[in-house]
Amino acid sequence: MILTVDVGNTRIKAAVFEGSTVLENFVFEKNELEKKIEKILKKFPNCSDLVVASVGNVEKQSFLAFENELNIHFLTHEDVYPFVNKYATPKTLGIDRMVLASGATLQFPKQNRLVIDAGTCITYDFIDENDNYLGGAISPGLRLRYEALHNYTAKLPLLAFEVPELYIGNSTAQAIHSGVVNGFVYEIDGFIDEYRANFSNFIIILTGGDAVFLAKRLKNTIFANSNFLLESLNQTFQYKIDND
Ligand SMILES: Nc1ncnc2c1ncn2[C@@H]1O[C@H](COP(=O)(O)OP(=O)(O)OP(=O)(O)O)[C@@H](O)[C@H]1O
Ligand SMILES: CC(C)(CO)[C@@H](O)C(=O)NCCC(=O)O
Ligand SMILES: [K+]
Repeated sequence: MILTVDVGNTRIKAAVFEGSTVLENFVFEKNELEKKIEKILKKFPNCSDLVVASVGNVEKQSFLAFENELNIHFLTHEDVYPFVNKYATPKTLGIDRMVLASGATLQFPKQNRLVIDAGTCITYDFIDENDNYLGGAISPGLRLRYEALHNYTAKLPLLAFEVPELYIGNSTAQAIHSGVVNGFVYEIDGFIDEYRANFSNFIIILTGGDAVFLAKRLKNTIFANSNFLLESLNQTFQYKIDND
């Protein structure tokens, strides 16, 4: 049994795996980390390994309290990954993006893959059919867009996410919802169109906190898997065991 932990920019997500099956999912805040992990391990005492991908400010030390109970694997740039990293600055590539790229490479062999993670940031990661990781894009996520409009202007309120009625927003609130939500959807559809125009034999994986909402609104129909990062963590760990 494996406990996978994804320390994102905003929150932490975790899942217990038996082989490739998810037994249970968890979401919690960073200040609850130790308590929650303790609780999970009490419920699943057969967990033998804890695998962490962190892009947040949570370091390996935070997990050392559990060292006596199970093996801790804190993924770094030095681990083995199933793709060739062609990023010009491989050491600054986010570990979450490396794990997503691993999962895509292992789950969908011999094809062009685009992973879109709609979380705090939207990240686009492209791995070609020869398993070269080429890079992609980073842009502000849905919640971040609402917050940025409020934080960097004098007059714009902080609104909670709402599906806009029209693209012509007829009030301040509707204009913000249209700009944020429609802009978010148009951006992603635009990127997908661009990749589709340039590559064939092509799969798109959509994940992250906003994936389910997004999947329903994209002009391009693609399948959303909110658990893709945690599944990829589990697979990256298996790959590491087999190839180290
Ligand atoms: N309870 C919640 N807290 C924060 N964001 C949420 C919540 N529920 C849904 N969301 C949506 O999820 C998005 C954040 O995604 P996610 O939870 O994947 O981010 P994260 O934990 O920071 O992870 P990452 O850094 O990997 O993106 C926000 O844009 C927001 O619209
Ligand atoms: C882009 C984020 C913030 C998305 O979580 C993360 O992957 C990260 O901190 N990346 C480092 C920069 C890069 O990937 O090039
Ligand atoms: K993300």
